[in-house]
Amino acid sequence: MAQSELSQAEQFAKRQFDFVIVGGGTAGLAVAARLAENASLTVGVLEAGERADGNDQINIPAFSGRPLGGPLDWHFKTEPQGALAGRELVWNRGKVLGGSSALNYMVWNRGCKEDYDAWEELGNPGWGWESLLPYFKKSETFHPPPASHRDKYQSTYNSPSPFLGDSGPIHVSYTADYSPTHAYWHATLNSLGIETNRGHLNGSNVGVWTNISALNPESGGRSYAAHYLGPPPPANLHILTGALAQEVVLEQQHQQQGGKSEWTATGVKFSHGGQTFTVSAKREVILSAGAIQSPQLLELSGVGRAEVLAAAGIPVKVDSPNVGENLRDHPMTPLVFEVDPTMAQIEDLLDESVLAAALEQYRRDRTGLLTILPSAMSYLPFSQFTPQAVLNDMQAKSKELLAHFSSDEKLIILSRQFSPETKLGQMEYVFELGNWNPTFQPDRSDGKRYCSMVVILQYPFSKGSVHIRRPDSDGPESDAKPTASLPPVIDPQYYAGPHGELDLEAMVHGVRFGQEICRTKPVADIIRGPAHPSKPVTNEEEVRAWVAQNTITCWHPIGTCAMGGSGGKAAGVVDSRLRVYGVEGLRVVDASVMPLHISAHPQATVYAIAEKAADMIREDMLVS
Ligand SMILES: Cc1cc2nc3c(=O)[nH]c(=O)nc-3n(C[C@H](O)[C@H](O)[C@H](O)COP(=O)(O)OP(=O)(O)OC[C@H]3O[C@@H](n4cnc5c(N)ncnc54)[C@H](O)[C@@H]3O)c2cc1C
Repeated sequence: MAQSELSQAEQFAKRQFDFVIVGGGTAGLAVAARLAENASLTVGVLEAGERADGNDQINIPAFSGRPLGGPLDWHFKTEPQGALAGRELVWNRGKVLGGSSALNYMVWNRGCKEDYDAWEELGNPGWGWESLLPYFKKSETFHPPPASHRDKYQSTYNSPSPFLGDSGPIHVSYTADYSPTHAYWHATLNSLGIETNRGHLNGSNVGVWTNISALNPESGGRSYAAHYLGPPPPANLHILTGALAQEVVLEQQHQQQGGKSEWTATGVKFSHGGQTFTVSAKREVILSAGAIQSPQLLELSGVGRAEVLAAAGIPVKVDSPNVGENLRDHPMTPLVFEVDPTMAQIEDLLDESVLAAALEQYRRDRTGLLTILPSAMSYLPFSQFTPQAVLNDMQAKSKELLAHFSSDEKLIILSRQFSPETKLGQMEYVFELGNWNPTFQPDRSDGKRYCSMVVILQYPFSKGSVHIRRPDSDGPESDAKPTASLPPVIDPQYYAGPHGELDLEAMVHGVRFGQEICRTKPVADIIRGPAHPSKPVTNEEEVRAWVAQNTITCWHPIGTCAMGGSGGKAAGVVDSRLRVYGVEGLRVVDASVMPLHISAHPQATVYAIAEKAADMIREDMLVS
């Protein structure tokens, strides 16, 4: 390692920061930048990945997806999923300054009002829709589209809106161009009785709408968490990249006072260039390592379920039974169809001459193929596509579950979704050109082209876990301890058990409706026929089997350090001010604190969580 890098890590470790934040990702950089607005505070961020400023693979919208599997990706894998025909799924996460906000598909949306109100109902005051709305707005600057765009693409937000922000660090806008298929989307769903929602960010996403992206229309590039850092970068905010946090340093208080916890977080041990350092935090350590690695770091620090820690050989400091539990994700099933091959699509960029022309157009005026992102979206209640008798049956099954788990408050909330009056975005549909299904590997030489109808379940009952594992290469007698470099055991339990059975059933009906959309004009006019599955599957058993073979992740894990609400430590990992139960001076701020899933792609919500967390931390400083 270069001497200058070593001294950079040494210098970082020698500082006494007020706050040390682990993870310079979506939430981590947002909370760091907001805290650093107070010039009298010093903030240090440890990020395992590197800076990626000026990287076209991140910045150019249509290149979204390209960095997956590369050096900017943690590239986790789940355990084999029994109900997914034993498959292990790849779970991509950003390992780069900006975290997963640098690697995602830039969709910018919010859940329904009821999603956030449910968090509050669980006993987390201040987390309902009305309280969060100012924070959604604070994170964003919305750029209205030109009038020509509105007419062409049904981009319905056009002027300053009381629901949208106008001065936040993340720039959001409609993309300059969309896939030609977009022109068919609203009309097709309208003809199925689904209305265009002209305000899908206002607290209900139900209906069909044109997507907004985390995109700066002036630069034409991705807007992501790194843009919280200026310019100019705050002088009191120090970032060390290439630094892997290994554990939070916890000191035992020998004299407990006034109900205070026995343990206090005083710093973070991290590795950088093969050496280990410790950096100290005068006020707080904040874990923002995401839904996989924030619970991993708590467990490595001795905060977690006692059996898990014992099995991994980690001494228990705080027995906190929910660390790493409550893992929830959006299962996603992409149907693939053969499509009119004359339609321009991102796959055309594989041709060198098309790519060169597209790059020239993009650099000239920020338009063309390279601006294309998923845009044709719809969120629907089950009642839109599921027969009432089936819904009644699913409701009865959820009541049986409730009888077994009567004290599970989250289950009570989830079970409400089968009532006939529910108008939530329970199933998401995204229609886009290209093959979005990794299990379908067509021969590319036959000139056929594809489009995908992606079906995504929003309020899963399935829940799994993520936990550290003891390195097993040295055998059971080994005293080797897990480290942050060892990927944790990720077991989302998709469709498993009685909870999962309800998800599978919902997905089966969702997939059938996806097929119906593709049989409906005008979309039907551009579809040549089914590609994957290769023939329409309608019989319930066939659809089930196909869904099990083809469901993948939508990359939306949450919940593994959830807010406990009125249930406290027995129900979660952090309180409603995001303080870790049982430890002073330690918070978690990222997607892992969400107790239940939302019907949205999560990044806008994660920024709102970070904005609110920064306010709460500042408030708590005043009283401490
Ligand atoms: C491929 C993909 C596509 C997606 N598409 C969308 C989309 O279109 N729209 C949307 O809204 N959401 C999307 N998401 C989800 C969204 O990006 C995430 O929910 C959100 O970014 C999570 O934010 P976070 O702060 O919790 O974690 P992250 O942003 O992942 O940040 C965690 C950070 O911590 C760092 N870190 C982890 N462990 C350590 C350690 N031990 N030491 C130091 N640093 C560490 C990581 O490197 C990372 O930078 C997508 C996600 C992926 C992966």
